[in-house]
Amino acid sequence: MPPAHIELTALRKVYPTRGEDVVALDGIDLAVPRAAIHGIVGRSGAGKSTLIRCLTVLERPTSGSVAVDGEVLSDLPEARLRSARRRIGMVFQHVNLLDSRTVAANVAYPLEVAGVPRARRAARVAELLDLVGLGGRGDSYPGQLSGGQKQRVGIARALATEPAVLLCDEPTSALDSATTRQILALIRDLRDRLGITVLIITHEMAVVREICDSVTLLEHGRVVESGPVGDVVAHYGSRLARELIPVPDLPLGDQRSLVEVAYTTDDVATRDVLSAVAGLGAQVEIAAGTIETLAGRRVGRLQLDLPAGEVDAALVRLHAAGVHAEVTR
Ligand SMILES: Nc1ncnc2c1ncn2[C@@H]1O[C@H](COP(=O)(O)OP(=O)(O)OP(=O)(O)O)[C@@H](O)[C@H]1O
Repeated sequence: MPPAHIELTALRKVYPTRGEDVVALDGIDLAVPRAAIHGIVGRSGAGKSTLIRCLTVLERPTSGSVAVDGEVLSDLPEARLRSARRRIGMVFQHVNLLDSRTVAANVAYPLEVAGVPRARRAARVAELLDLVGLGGRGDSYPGQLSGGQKQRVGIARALATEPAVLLCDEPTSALDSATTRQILALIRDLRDRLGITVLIITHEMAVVREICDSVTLLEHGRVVESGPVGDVVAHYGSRLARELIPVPDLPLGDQRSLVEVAYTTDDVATRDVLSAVAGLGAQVEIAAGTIETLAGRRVGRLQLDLPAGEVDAALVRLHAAGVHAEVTR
């Protein structure tokens, strides 16, 4: 395993409230290697925003630690945190550009705050705008830009101080699907060119499918599943796998059951799965299914609709053929 670039250890955050304390993060362990793109997914309230605030130490964890590049940020005094935070760039869903400033002046802002001299600022801003595909647009105002272009400015601004880590909080949630793909392609390209480590908080599985190397599912402040996307999709019982490669939910007739079949072609060929299914008899229907390649793995999922009384025999036969199968309803 390469050494972790971002490392969270037993991270816990409790918000004291007047009633019961709210445990927003309940012992998070997470290691993200340098130059990886890692997705954090979870329902509303799972603790994603708290995780980001703890990572930048805008909130002090109640216990546990946050380390970036081997430096334990959660122990640093406030004065040293300010410079440590420059190594973490932030990209948000809503870009919050200063409307009265040009695009170039928006990107220059963090450089001004960091005390970079004017001449160096101008050169760096031009370089950053080129990097995000907005070369020549420095004199425009935010009001003249599309949502995707504004997000490009937000990314350029986040990269201004040459951070080693880019934290993206729902970076594409306000964008249409074509623009989402362009912004994700940009983030991947920046990772490839700059070797930056990227953590993306998202509720969109499309983001994980498109660019993440690895993913973590948070629930009630805990890590429920975590790993490389290729491993997650090959793990048959995985909830993340079900969400990454979904099959439609189906209405079910009287006295019928649904059996879900999942396989990767590393384990069994599609034709062998289909012949095992065909051997189950005329009452068994393939009601829905998908076969696709994700993170280099070819994964199939089928929903079989069959008489409830035939489920046990079907499971025995499918398992004997080396196919993972379980009753879902
Ligand atoms: N300042 C706070 N004081 C008290 N409770 C808080 C505070 N911030 C967050 N919480 C609680 O901590 C839990 C995790 O919240 P958090 O905002 O991190 O979740 P989230 O996954 O980011 O959700 P969303 O996607 O809706 O933003 C929730 O139960 C929330 O109500």
